[in-house]
Amino acid sequence: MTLTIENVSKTYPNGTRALDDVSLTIPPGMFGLLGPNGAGKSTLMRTVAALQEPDTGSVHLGDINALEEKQTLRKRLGYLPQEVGVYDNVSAETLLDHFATLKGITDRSERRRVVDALLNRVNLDGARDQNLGGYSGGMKRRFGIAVALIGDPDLIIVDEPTAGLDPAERVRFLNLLSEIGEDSVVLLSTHIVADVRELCTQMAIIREGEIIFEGAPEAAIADLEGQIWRKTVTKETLPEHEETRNVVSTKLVAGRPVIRVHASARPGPDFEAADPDLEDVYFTQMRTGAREDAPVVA
Ligand SMILES: Nc1ncnc2c1ncn2[C@@H]1O[C@H](COP(=O)(O)OP(=O)(O)OP(=O)(O)O)[C@@H](O)[C@H]1O
Repeated sequence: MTLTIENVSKTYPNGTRALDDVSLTIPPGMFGLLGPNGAGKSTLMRTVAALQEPDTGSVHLGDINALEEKQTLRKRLGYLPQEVGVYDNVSAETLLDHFATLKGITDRSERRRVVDALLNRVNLDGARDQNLGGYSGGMKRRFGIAVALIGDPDLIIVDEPTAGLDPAERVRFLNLLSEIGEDSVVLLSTHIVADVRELCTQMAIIREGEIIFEGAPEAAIADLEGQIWRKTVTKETLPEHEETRNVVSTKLVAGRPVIRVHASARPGPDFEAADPDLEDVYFTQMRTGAREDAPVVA
């Protein structure tokens, strides 16, 4: 089943154009939607989940018209929003059972089977009786995934899933996501490049409501082969480098700025060739008015 988003635009009443003619074709598997804060990711996620109307455009999951057949879509959808609102004084098992009922699993013994299997899958077996108020951020996220997986959805939407997780919980959570069936469309929205690199076979980059890149992370990285150059500079010469070259990113290494530059030929004698990575892809795409090739300055 494929998710097809066509020409979706949305302007909020205050005049913010959150989505500007967005079109994406998303096959089964893990698809990463990458963009900075405020780029329009949540707006797009909520639109696809039929929680919010776009001004124009259409969304189809297979042959389901998501904007017109909302109930049909919701039966096939698992949605993990940015903020998982949970009831603090209820146990995981009780709340999951409740959501399973809402999702239409009315048979009690079937529900019990589904709840058991999901708690097991997200590794919350041991904490099933615990009230959700006592859960860590990572446990709440995993609980959210269990909720999203009820009823074997064809479309799973996960909005900013690793924000605020410590490294161990993050790895556990990403592993869990990667185990989700390859038959479903999993749409992962994030501003963390590493989440996409580790999980997604296809991706798009959104900036100010517009899709500025769509493709496979591996291919995008390969396209930059031989075009990323690294140099350790000083704080004093950093502005000059930024002015004269396509500086993709700057990182402090042991207190000194190390710049990465995008250029088709070595930009100067002190530059060394660097292996491109997905961050280079992201920052190259994000640069407004980036010149493909800065003049070679020694
Ligand atoms: N209900 C709303 N009313 C007015 N403006 C909104 C509303 N919701 C979002 N926006 C604005 O629309 C733009 C896109 O917001 P959105 O939340 O979709 O972005 P995002 O990429 O998910 O960002 P974040 O990662 O910060 O959640 C932002 O400028 C935001 O301030």
